[in-house]
Amino acid sequence: MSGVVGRPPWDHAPFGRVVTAMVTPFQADGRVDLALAARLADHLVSHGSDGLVLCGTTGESPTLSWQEQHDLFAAVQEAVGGRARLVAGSGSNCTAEAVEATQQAAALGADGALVVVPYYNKPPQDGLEAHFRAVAQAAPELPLMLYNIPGRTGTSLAPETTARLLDLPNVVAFKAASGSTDEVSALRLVCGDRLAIYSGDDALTLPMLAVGAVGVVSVASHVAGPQISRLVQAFLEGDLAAALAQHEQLLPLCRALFCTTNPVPVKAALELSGWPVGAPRLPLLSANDDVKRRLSETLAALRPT
Ligand SMILES: O=C(O)C1=N[C@H](C(=O)O)C[C@H](O)C1
Repeated sequence: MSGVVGRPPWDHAPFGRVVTAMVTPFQADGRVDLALAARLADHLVSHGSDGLVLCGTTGESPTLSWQEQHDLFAAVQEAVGGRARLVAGSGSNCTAEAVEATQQAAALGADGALVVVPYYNKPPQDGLEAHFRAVAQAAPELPLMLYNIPGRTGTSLAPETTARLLDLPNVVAFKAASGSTDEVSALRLVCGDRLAIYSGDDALTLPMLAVGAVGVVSVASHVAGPQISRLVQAFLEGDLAAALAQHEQLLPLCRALFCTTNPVPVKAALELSGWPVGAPRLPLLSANDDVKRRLSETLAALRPT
């Protein structure tokens, strides 16, 4: 028996409901494998992804040149442009660089840009506000997803700072990757329905939906896209029993994919699934045998026999 849980704030998902933060495939010689990236993008869009983030954390943006990011975006856009929302990673801890990259994303025809909170230099909240204001005003037609992941950046964008940025019409979305559903609730208290909040943590997608998230920027959707899509759709239709069952079926995989630094496990999971996406670039290393074994077991458990 499905009880309708109401509609707002789940009505507005500017980048779709399931947005895969796509890995960047590398050839054996270390170059970006643009052809495989195009094929993988097509597969993801055909298996549950409404949108793709290119050159996010999972796409190994820290070790990609801006030219490689440009070329990757263009190759994926040619393959799936018009079938999925394409969000380009354009963040940097240097405001001038983030402005330039975001303007590039707009020029490439991206549907949005993922702008990570500046990392390492730890700006105070007024610095963070100035940073995002400069980026947003530099590309006023490009919808932006602010990306808060303090476990990686060492800095957290306070909900009150985010609320102050909402006078910028292109600040439309937020990716919550602080590891807590409290972040979603705190944002909604000050932003209300004016911000589309996405789960940035596959294992927390259902609880985050329950407190107001509209969708997920997912890693697990590389190898379980239909299941992630079914989870979100079941929730939106008010079928909480089905959403919970799907959540519990996916949980072992979600945990395995973050048993060590993302994207190491997801690249191994793709290799185990027949996608030769290659090793991550140093300083990340390929998954060890224990991680591969755990992934192999969780993938087998997901697949219908
Ligand atoms: O690539 C991303 O963007 C994501 N980064 C987070 C991380 O790697 O910690 C996880 C998120 O779901 C996707």
